This record gives sequence, structure tokens and C-alpha cells, in this order.
Amino acid sequence: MKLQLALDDLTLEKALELTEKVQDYIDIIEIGTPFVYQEGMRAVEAFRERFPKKEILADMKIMDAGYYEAEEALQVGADYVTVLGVTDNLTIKGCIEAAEKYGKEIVVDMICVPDLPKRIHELEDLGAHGLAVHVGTDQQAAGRKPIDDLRVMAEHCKKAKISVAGGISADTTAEYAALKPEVLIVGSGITHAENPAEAAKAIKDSMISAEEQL
Ligand SMILES: O=C(CO)[C@H](O)[C@H](O)COP(=O)(O)O
Repeated sequence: MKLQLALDDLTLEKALELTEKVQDYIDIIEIGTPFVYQEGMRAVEAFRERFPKKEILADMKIMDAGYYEAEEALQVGADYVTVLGVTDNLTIKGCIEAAEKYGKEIVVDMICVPDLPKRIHELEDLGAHGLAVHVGTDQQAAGRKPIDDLRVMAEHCKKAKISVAGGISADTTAEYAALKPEVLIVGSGITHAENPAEAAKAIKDSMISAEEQL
């Protein structure tokens, strides 16, 4: 199980600083969507240069122009790029094609997908490498959590790597880790914590103990 740190609402300088502090506990650095809006591909490049051994995900949430937009991030060092599950299959296919040209992977963000089991099967048939259960920031504010969708995903997903995101913190990691997704994504649970390194360590420890209970 990998821990993905989502960097959403930090400046480039602050994000680099924070990542230095938590790097021992994280496996994937996510350049979050608001961060992409703010800094563009410059952020992917800066992290690739500063953390050459870490995996990097560009949370582009692509909706159109799949091949072109995915390639923007892949050509500057992203290992994973996200595309929205609600978009057209042609866009998904374009993203997959671009990723495979670079030997990298596409993660499909399932936010707001209405019929999860049906779409999981379609996306697996298209060859999506990863599927991400995601309850977004606005939905979280309305009280939603990704745990039920993660159960549906665990039941229906046969080949793709499963990740999960949406308000997960050190206090709630255990219930998500128990369902054994390949990737657990944490943003504000680390970046807004009083002590981000302590929070990241607690989350990683909880993931390790869930794996030991296999
Ligand atoms: O994709 C995102 C927002 O669209 C976030 O990166 C993701 O939800 C993880 O952040 P948090 O743990 O704060 O919910």
C-alpha cells in the first residue's frame, strides 16, 4: 500500500518545504489540481528535480483533449496523470495512449460517477491502470466520506490499482487501510496538520499495521 501526499493549497515554495519534512513516509507526491492551476507544469518539473526517486502524480482531472493534456505532464516527469471517469471514453483512451508512450500510468478519478460498478467495468475494459475513489472537497463539506464507494470499488474492480481520497486523516486511516487499496491519498490530513511529519508517520504506521493483518 502506498501513501500519496496531495499538495493542493500551498505555494510551490511551501509545498517543497513541507514535502522535505514528510518525505520519509510518503511514496507518491501529488501535484494537486489547485496547485496545477496555480503553478502549471512548472510544479511537476520542480518536484521531479528535487525528489528524483519519488513517484509524482499530476492531478490534472482531464475532461477533454486526453492525449494532449496528459502528455503535458508526462513529458516533464509525471509518473501518473488523472482523468475524470465521467468523461468520454475517447478522452480516457487518449490519456492511456499517452501514458503508455512514456511507460507511465493513468489514474481515473471516479468523482461524481453515477453508476460506479458499470463504469468500473467499462474503464477496466478500456485498460485504465488505476481507479480512484474520490469524495471531493465540496462533498466533504456536506458530510460525505469515501468509505462506501471504496467498498463498492473493492468488490467490482478486478485488475486496476485502487486508490482512495477524500478527507482521510490519521484518525480515519485504519478503516480505509483495512480495505487494502493500493494507494491511500491524504491531502489536508497532512498539509493542514499541526505537525505534518507526525501526521504522515501516524498514517504510514497505520497502513503498515493493516498490511501486517493480511
Ligand atoms: O483531489 C483533491 C481535491 O479535488 C484532493 O487532492 C484529494 O481530495 C485529497 O485531499 P484531502 O485529503 O484534503 O481530501
